[in-house]
Amino acid sequence: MPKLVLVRHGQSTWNEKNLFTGWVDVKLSEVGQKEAKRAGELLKEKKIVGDVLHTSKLSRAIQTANIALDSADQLYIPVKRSWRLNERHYGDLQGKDKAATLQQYGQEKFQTWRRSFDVPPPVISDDSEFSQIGDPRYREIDQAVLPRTESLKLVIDRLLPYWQDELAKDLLEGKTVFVFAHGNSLRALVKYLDNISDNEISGLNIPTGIPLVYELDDNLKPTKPAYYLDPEAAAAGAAAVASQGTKK
Ligand SMILES: O=C(O)[C@@H](CO)OP(=O)(O)O
Repeated sequence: MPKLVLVRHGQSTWNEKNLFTGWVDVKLSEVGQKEAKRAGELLKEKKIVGDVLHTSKLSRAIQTANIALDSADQLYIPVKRSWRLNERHYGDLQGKDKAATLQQYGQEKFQTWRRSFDVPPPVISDDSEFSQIGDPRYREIDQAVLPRTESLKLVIDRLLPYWQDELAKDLLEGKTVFVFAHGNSLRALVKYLDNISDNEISGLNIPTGIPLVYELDDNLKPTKPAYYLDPEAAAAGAAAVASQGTKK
C-alpha cells in the first residue's frame, strides 16, 4: 500500500523572528534543528521507512530532511528536489515583520494575504534584496515566469505537475514517499488530497517538524484520514502558526 509522509521543515530563523519568508533561503533555527531530529525519531519509532525523498530547493527543507533522515538512520534513500515544492512566494511581503504588517494593514488584509485561496500579496520588484531573480538554483525556470508573488491557487497550479510526474509516479510503484517541504506548499498538497474546499483551506495550518502520514489506495485516494505521528504536538504547533502576527 503506497504511503505518503509529509513533513514541514522545522522552525527557521525567520519563523523565529516572525518574518514573512516565502522563497527567501533562510536556515533552521536551533529549535528547528531539534524539531527535525524529533521528526526522524518519530519515523524510526513508528518504523516508517522511506523509499524516496522529495524536497523543495530551499535550505530549510533540505536541512530538515538531512537531520531527520540521519536520526531515522535513513540517510541512504534517494533524493529528488524541485522548486515546485517550494514555499508560496510571498511577493513584496518577503522580509517583512508579520506583527508590523498586521498593524499597518489590519486583520482583514493580513489574513487575506496569508490564507485566502486566490489573492496573492503585492508583487516583489526584481531589484528587491528579497527577490530570487538570478538565483542559480532556479536557472532551469524561465526568468520571465519565475514567481514574483503567489496565491495558494498558483501554488497548486505549479505543484500539480510535480504530483503527477513524480510523486504519484513513485506512489503508484508502491513506494513509501517522503516529502519535506513548507507550510503553504503542503497546505496545497493536503487540499488536493483531502479535497478541501477553497473556503475551508484558510483554516488549515501545518505545524513544523511533525510527520503527517497518508495511507493511500491504488487510485491514490486516502484509505483513512491522514494522521500526525505526534497528534498533541501537531495541534499545539498548528495553533501557534495560526496566531502568528499577533505574537510580539
Ligand atoms: O512566511 C512564510 O513563508 C510562511 C511560512 O512560514 O508564513 P505563513 O504561515 O504566514 O504563510
